Amino acid sequence: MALASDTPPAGVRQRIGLHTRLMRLVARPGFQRWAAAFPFTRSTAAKDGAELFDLVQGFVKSQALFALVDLRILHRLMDGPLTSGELAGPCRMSADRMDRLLRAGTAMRVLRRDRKGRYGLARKGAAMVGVPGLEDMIRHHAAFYRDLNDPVALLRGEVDTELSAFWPYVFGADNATDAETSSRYSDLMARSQEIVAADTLAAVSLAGIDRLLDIGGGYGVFAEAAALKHPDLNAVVFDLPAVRRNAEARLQSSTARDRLRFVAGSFRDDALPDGADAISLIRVLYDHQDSTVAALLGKVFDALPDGGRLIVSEPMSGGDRPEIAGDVYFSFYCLAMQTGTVRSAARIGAMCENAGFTDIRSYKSRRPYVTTVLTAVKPQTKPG
Ligand SMILES: C[S@@+](CC[C@H](N)C(=O)[O-])C[C@H]1O[C@@H](n2cnc3c(N)ncnc32)[C@H](O)[C@@H]1O
Repeated sequence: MALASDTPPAGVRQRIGLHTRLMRLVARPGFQRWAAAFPFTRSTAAKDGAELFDLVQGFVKSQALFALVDLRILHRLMDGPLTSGELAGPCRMSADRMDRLLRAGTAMRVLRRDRKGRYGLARKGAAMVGVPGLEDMIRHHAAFYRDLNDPVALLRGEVDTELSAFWPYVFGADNATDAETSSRYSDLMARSQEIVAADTLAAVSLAGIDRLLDIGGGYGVFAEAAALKHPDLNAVVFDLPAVRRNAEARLQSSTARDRLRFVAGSFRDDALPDGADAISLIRVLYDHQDSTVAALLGKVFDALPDGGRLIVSEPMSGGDRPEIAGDVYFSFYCLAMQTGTVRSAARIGAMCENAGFTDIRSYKSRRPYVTTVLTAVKPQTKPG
């Protein structure tokens, strides 16, 4: 196979500015040797080196973490520390191999090793067990990992990805009509939605809202959290018919059930339930391409009264300042799903503006890897 040339295609003129000249200097192997030896640059060189190594080994860390989750090591340690020998048998591997895994977990600070050589949970490991849906998320990464096997082919659009089959609803309601498929994705989403709901409600207040419509609301975790926080709020969850059974079961078990309702339908083909003074789109837009999002935002605008509020909450790109969660993980995840795309708050804001919304505000996220929130308002029409 011929290697692609490093020189730019004909007609592309590169400007070699000061920064590029500096980076060319840093790229020289001799410079790295010099920087490592020179007292003023030594610590920066060492830090850069460590960070580079961390980037290089990232996939090994993820896979070691996957093994810890898949073998339920964290759960097995909930009652106290165990030796590698004690864990080896139930996990059907030699004590030596188990020790290798446990040492990796210790190095990643998920586990800790005591003086007697027993392994127990470290704070991060215990937190992993407590974060709803995190272990399921890690397990379902097996499919994502296979999709990433040839990242260049993935970027070129040459991979028939597994994730596109895992989340079939994004291609339209017809693809998610069976309850088994619906349960699989909604369970995973519902568990992780608890922390998304918490961060969303921490960022924006729904005080003063009488009726919330949560479009693509899944099992209604956000709607329920909103209703529990605001005792006067009624909420309607609007999602595909395939989600109805599980969503209704969940809503019925809530102490706020009298104020929660599920309406089945597709935002592509059906009218939205009316009467809401606020509409939320939680982790909905990034699943869809621009034309679908533009049509949805237009529909949301029409369904709201003057002064009505839109709340968008989902992981976002850093925009002009790319950041790790949005521009690496979620960006490639959307790529593997083959439909949607992760967008920056500025881009979503511009799409809201195109739909007619004003007062667009994005909120500094506590945890960009969980969600970022943006709100917009349907302007009051001027009298007369
Ligand atoms: C990524 S999940 C998010 C669910 C929930 N809001 C959350 O954050 O956990 C996207 C949701 O949008 C729903 N959805 C997808 N296409 C839809 C459509 N055309 N009409 C209504 N809901 C749809 C899916 O069924 C799913 O529940």
